[in-house]
Amino acid sequence: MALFLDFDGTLADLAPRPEDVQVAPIVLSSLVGLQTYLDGALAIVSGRPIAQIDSFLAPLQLPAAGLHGLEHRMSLNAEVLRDELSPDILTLKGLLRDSNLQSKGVFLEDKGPAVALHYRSVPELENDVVAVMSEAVKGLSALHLVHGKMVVEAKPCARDKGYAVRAFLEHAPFTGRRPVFIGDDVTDEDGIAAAQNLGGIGIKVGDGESCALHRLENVAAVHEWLAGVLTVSEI
Ligand SMILES: O=P(O)(O)OC[C@H]1O[C@H](O[C@H]2O[C@H](CO)[C@@H](O)[C@H](O)[C@H]2O)[C@H](O)[C@@H](O)[C@@H]1O
Repeated sequence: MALFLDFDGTLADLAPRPEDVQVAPIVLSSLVGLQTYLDGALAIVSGRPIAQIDSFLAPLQLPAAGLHGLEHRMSLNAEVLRDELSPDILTLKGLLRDSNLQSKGVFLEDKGPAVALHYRSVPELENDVVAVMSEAVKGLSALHLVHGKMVVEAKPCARDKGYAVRAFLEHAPFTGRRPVFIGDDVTDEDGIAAAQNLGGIGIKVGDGESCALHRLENVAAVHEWLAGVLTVSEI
């Protein structure tokens, strides 16, 4: 097995603001155990930058894909590879800063090569956020939108979590292993589909539409599943 784990909503419960997320100690110990059990074939695949994942999991540093596949660290201690910044994303950030959404409580998360507008604290502004983002990306053909949990993100079209999974599987120690992808959000569907199309397993966390053939109820169930893999490996 090669195990690919989403972060927010899968390893850690969602929080009001991106920086408020807490990682339970049991997660860290399971990840350390799984890394050994899987001979290193364990990666985090997140919409966040890899640097943020590292700080949440410190001192553990795992192979990771960040920003929905725009960043990769293919193996332990390898450098983080990043796609070049698209000129379109710089244009978009300018347009979003000129909108009045931030003064109404929408949080603009500048992720470098991607940008997100969070409306978790002002859910009534969802339609406004979607409208502003949709209008702003018109004519910026390098970008597309993904609508996650209380967030609309713009990122280059060429990358997604499916791309990230396929890229890992071309590198040791992932090559030749059966991929398992666990995720909770719309952006995880590409990773789930990639794992299933490659003969592996896709697991959706929580409710909602999904192409996944398997489900786990919530983040606590993910924690139990991870610990269970280790328990079985010890028998
Ligand atoms: O791919 P993921 O690891 O699941 O990351 C997806 C996005 O997660 C973060 O936003 C989400 O989690 C926040 C903290 O719980 C929450 O406040 C927000 O409403 C969620 O959308 C992160 O801020 C984004 O950059 C990630 O793309």
